[in-house]
Amino acid sequence: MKEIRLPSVVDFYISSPEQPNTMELEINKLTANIFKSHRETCQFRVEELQALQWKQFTREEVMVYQCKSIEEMWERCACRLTDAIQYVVEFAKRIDGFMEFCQNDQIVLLKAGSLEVVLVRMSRAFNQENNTVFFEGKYAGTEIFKSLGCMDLVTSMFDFAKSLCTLHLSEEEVALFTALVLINSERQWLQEKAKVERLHTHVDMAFKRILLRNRRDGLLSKLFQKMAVLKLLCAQHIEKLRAFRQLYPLIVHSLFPPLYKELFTCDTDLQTVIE
Ligand SMILES: CC(C)CCC(=O)N[C@H](Cc1ccc(NC(=O)CCc2ccc(Cl)cc2)cc1)C(=O)N1CCC(C)CC1
Repeated sequence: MKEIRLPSVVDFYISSPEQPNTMELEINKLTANIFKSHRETCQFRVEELQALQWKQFTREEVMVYQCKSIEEMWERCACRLTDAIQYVVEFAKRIDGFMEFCQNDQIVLLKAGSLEVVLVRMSRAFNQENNTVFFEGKYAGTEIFKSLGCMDLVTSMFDFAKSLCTLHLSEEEVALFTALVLINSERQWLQEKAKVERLHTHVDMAFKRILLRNRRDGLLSKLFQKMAVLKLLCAQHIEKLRAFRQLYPLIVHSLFPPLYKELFTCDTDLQTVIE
C-alpha cells in the first residue's frame, strides 16, 4: 500500500514548474491579487511621485505654512492622514479572504494596522536626497510642519521613511509587505484567529517566494526589524492625538474626518467604513 504523503509547505518550495501543485496555484493567485489590490489603491503611482519630487515649496510658501495655527495644521494633516487610511481600507477589502473574516476581525485588523501601512507606503512619497515628503501637491521638509507642535514625531516619521528608502523596495515588495502587516493574526481581540493565521501564512509564503526568486532574501528580516519602529510611530500618533484632543476637543469633534476619529479613538466603531 503506497503511503500517501500530503503536500507539505516544503513541497511547495521544491515543486517544479512542470507540475505545479494546488498550493502553488493558490499562492500564485493570491500574489497576483495583492499586486493588483496595491496598484488600484496606492493613491499615487511611483512614477507620478517621482515626476513631482522636485516640485518644492518656495521659501514664501514655507513661511505661510509655518504661520498657520496649530489647529489648522492639525486639521490639514488629519485630512491627509484620513485620505491615506481610506485607501488602505480599500486595499484590505480587495485582498482575497479579507472580506470573509467576520466584521469584528476586519475592524480589529484595520484599527491596528492601517496607520502602519500608511507609514510604510509613505516611503514611496519620500525624497531621500533632500528629506522631503509629498504634501498638498509639492514636496515638504520637516520645517513646514513646525506649527503642529510635534516635531519629534514628524522627525521620527521622516527618519523612518528614509530608512525604508535605503531598502529600495519594489512596488511588489511594498504590496506584499503591507498585506503581511495588515493580516496579522497576533492582533488582540481577534475572534477567528485561525482564519487570519491561514491567510497570513499564505501571504508569508507568497512574499518569501518572491524574495527567493528576486534573490532578495534577508530583506524580510530587515523589514521585521523596522516593525518595532512602526509600532512606536503609531503609539506616538495616538498619544499626540490624545494630547491635541485635550487642548482642542471641539476641533477634533467637529473638524476631524470621521474615519480618523473611528480609527484612533475608542468611542466610535469602524462599521461605516467597511460597508
Ligand atoms: C502620496 C502617498 C503615496 C502618500 C500619502 C501619505 O502618506 N500622506 C501622509 C499621510 C499622513 C499625514 C499625517 C501624518 N501624521 C502627522 O501629521 C503627525 C501629527 C498628527 C497626528 C495625528 C493627527 Cl489626527 C494629525 C497629525 C502621517 C501620515 C501625509 O500627508 N504626510 C506624511 C507625514 C507628514 C507629517 C505630513 C504629510
